[in-house]
Amino acid sequence: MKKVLVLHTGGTISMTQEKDGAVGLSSQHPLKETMDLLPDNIQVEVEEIFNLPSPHITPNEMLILKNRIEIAQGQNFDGVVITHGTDTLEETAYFLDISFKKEIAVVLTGAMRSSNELGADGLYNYVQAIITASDDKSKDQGVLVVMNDEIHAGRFVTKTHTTSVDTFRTPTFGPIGIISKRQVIFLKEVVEHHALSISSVEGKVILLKAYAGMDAMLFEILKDAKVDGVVVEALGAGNLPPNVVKNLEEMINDGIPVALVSRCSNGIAQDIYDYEGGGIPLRKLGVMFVKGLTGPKARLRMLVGLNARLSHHELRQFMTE
Ligand SMILES: NC(=O)C[C@H](N)C(=O)O
Repeated sequence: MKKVLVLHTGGTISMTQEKDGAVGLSSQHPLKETMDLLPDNIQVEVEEIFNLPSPHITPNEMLILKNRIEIAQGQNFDGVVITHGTDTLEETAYFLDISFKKEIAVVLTGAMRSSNELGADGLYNYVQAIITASDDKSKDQGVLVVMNDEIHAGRFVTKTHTTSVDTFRTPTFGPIGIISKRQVIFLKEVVEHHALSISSVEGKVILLKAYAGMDAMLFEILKDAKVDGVVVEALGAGNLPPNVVKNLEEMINDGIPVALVSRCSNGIAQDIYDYEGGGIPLRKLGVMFVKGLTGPKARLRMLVGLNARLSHHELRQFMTE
C-alpha cells in the first residue's frame, strides 16, 4: 500500500465562507472530515503544520516544511502533499524545489473556493494531489503543483487569475501532465536541476519592478537599507530605464548581487539590446540574467544561494544557469 504524508498549512482550502460572503479561517480543518472519501489503496497520514493564509507564509515557514519533508524521506513515505493558500503557493513550491535533494514526490495543492462554497474545488484538488503524490512517475519531476486536473512544475507555475479555479498556469512551457479521472499522465519531463542544501533563510533580498519612468530613488533607499541582494523585474527582453543604471552599478561595485528577470509573463530575459539601460550594457556591469523565472521565484533563488554560502562566482553560476 502506498503511503502519503499530508501537511496542511492553511489557505482557502482550509477556510469557510460566512453568510455575508467573507471567507476566513475555520476552527476545524474541513479536509479532516473527508478522510473516508480518499482513495482506499493509499494510506494517508495528516499533520496540520500551520494554519495560515498564504500571504502570512514567509521563507521561515518554507524552511520548516523543507525540514519536515526531509524527515519524511526517511520514514517510508512515497510522497508528500502540501495543502497551501494559492496566493504564495508557487513560491513555497519553488523554494522546496531548490532547497533540498528530493527522494520522494512532493505535490502542492490548494483551492480557489472555500470548503462550503458552491462548487468548492478543495476536496477534489486534494484527492488528485494525493493520487499524484502516490504515483511512482511523480518522484523525479521536481516539486509539482496539482490544481484543476493539471500537473505543473513548481519551477515555472504561476497564479494567473484572482478567483477562477483555472488560475494556475505555466506560461511559455505549459503543464507537464494531467490527471484524467484517477489516472496520472505525464506529457513532458522536467529537466533535472541541482538543489542546494540550506539550514537558514537569513538576509534581505529585495524585489523591484521596473516601469516607464522608474525612480532611481528606490535604489538609493536600498543602498541605505543595507540589503544582501536585489532582483529587478525588468522591461521586455531585459532592459531598464537609463536613469537607474548608475545606481545598479554602484550596488554591484559594493558587492551586492543584482539579478534580472523580465516582467513579461512569457519568454526569457536576455541581453539583446545595446543602448543605455539595454540588456548588453547591464550584463557587462555584472547584472545576472535569470532564465524563465518570475521575480518572486528569482528572489527565493538568490536567498537560497546566499544561505548556501555560495561564493560570488558560484552565486552567479547558480542564478544564471
Ligand atoms: N485561494 C487562496 O488560497 C487564497 C488565499 N488568500 C490564500 O492564499 O491563503
